[in-house]
Amino acid sequence: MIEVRITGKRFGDRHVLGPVRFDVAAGETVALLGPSGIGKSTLLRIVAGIDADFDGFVSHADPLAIVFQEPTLLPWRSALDNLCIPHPALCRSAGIAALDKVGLEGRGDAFPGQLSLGQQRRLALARAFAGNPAVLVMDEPFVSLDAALTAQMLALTEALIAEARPATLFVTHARPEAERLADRILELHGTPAELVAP
Ligand SMILES: Nc1ncnc2c1ncn2[C@@H]1O[C@H](COP(=O)(O)OP(=O)(O)OP(=O)(O)O)[C@@H](O)[C@H]1O
Repeated sequence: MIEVRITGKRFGDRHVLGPVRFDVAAGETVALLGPSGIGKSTLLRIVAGIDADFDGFVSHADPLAIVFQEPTLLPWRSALDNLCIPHPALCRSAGIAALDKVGLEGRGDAFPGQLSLGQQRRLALARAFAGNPAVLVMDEPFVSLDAALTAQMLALTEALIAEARPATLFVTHARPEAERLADRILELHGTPAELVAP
């Protein structure tokens, strides 16, 4: 699970976030909505442990996996290496099975530059789920995909979440995506951005 108790987050003199208090239960999927620039990515970075410069505390179960807006793959390593480097215990046969599961059958030797953006995103999803995460954090994982690809990615993510059941927190601009994937929708509002969920 995820427990968020942020009293304040500042960039220099600017108070950007806080108070922000909510929990995500084991197996629950929570979508985080809010206008552009309000602090959604900042909040996600704090939850993921990338930004430790804030007041309050955050705790979560381990392991935690992150899916960023961009696939963030190593361009000089193969698709299978991109899976195996963070998960050495898993590879290679389980790695190949993980690629099959996201529709990348037979593409283990391809480099990221030889994959379409949709395939790169699927590889990033496979990498996130390969470690069987207890917590999954996703920052606009479907942004800048066309409608058909977004629908495919949503269905795939939904299936992977249903199988692994991590505590999932994901940011999106799109309310329909939030309604499709999430058990609960939370919204940041105000300046500094606030969110206090029961
Ligand atoms: N490293 C930083 N230094 C200074 N200010 C920052 C930094 N990162 C973010 N900010 C500011 O903090 C605020 C929140 O930014 P953040 O990226 O978290 O918003 P967001 O809700 O994710 O936006 P979007 O939906 O457009 O991605 C913005 O005003 C942004 O300019």
